[in-house]
Amino acid sequence: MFLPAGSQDETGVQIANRLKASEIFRKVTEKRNFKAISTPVVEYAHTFTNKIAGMDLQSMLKWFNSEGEIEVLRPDWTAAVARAIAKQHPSFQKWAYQGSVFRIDKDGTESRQAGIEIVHADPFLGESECLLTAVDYLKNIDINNYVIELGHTRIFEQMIAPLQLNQKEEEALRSAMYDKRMDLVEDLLINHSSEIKQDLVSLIDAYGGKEVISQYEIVWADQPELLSILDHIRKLIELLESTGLSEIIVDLGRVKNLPYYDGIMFRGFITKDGSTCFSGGRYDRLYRQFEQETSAVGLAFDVDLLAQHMITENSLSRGCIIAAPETHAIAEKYRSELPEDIVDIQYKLENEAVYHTVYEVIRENNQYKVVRK
Ligand SMILES: N[C@@H](Cc1c[nH]c[nH+]1)C(=O)O
Repeated sequence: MFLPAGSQDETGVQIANRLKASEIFRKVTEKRNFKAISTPVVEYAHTFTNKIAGMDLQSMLKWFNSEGEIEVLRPDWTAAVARAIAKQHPSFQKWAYQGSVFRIDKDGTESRQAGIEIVHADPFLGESECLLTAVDYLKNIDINNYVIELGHTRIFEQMIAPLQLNQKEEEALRSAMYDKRMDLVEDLLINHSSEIKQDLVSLIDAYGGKEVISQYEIVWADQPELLSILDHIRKLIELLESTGLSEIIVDLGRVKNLPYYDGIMFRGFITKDGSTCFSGGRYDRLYRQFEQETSAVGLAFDVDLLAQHMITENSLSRGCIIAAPETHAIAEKYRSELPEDIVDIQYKLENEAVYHTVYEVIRENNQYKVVRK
């Protein structure tokens, strides 16, 4: 039997790590006073495809319900949580969630996320708490080699504003920027001002340490809005640095990967292979569909990826009790006397090398007892 493309079975260590990652996420977020939230796996497509959320229906797993409305398997937690809490009193809230998202444009159709959303908070406080929660969590699951990247949606948007592109042109350009395709950016802007074109092409390379900010403070000296974005990013970096973190980069040419982002964007990369372990950003505009002007920011971890990178420590001692059908109950009783160990029962010892200790059930003076072999 085969599986559809994008679906995967999971076994052993990957499951153990994923469950451990989930449990630690629950503990870390609970201690930071996040409240747990869960939304159903099946939702109306509209929650994600409405004009403000702006997600692409094509990448969703969908069907028509009996009333002819399109339903989907949850493609995104952020829009679902916004729908769920929209009617609540607009006071400072911190939400944490865990579960799958389903998208056909990803490597695997199903991916498991653990995420946080902070709404109605002071913007800087919300962003700092998101990033510091990420740092706290990664430390707790022993992932220590990663890089945090900061970007901002409005840099690209402000730079292309004079070009007055239509939505399709803007999307094509954004996608070329996202893929850092300088050739494509040049092609797409062939009929436009060469100055803006050149600025955008240079922006693709505007990533690195804090020095990139200083460099662009000079380039954008007469553009107060861009300067204030740089200042904002610098403050976040300084905060992270003062908690002892050093691996932080900025990518001024970064564009949004989700349509609802509007403001700061964050990503976390595992140093070893560059894979993205978390991603998030500010999305105040998502709440405008509920006629709310507010502050909203969050991020989500790719738990499958974290599980792959977690170190598996098998500190438990492994034992095996050799028994027979008639002594199986004796072995079972002895097993309960070894609560700290991983204990197998076998009738014929196989794979001896994996066990630290092997026991056997023997008969002595008409009585059974378990002894070390
Ligand atoms: N929902 C985003 C992550 C996020 C959470 N909050 C804000 N952004 C994603 O799937 O990438």
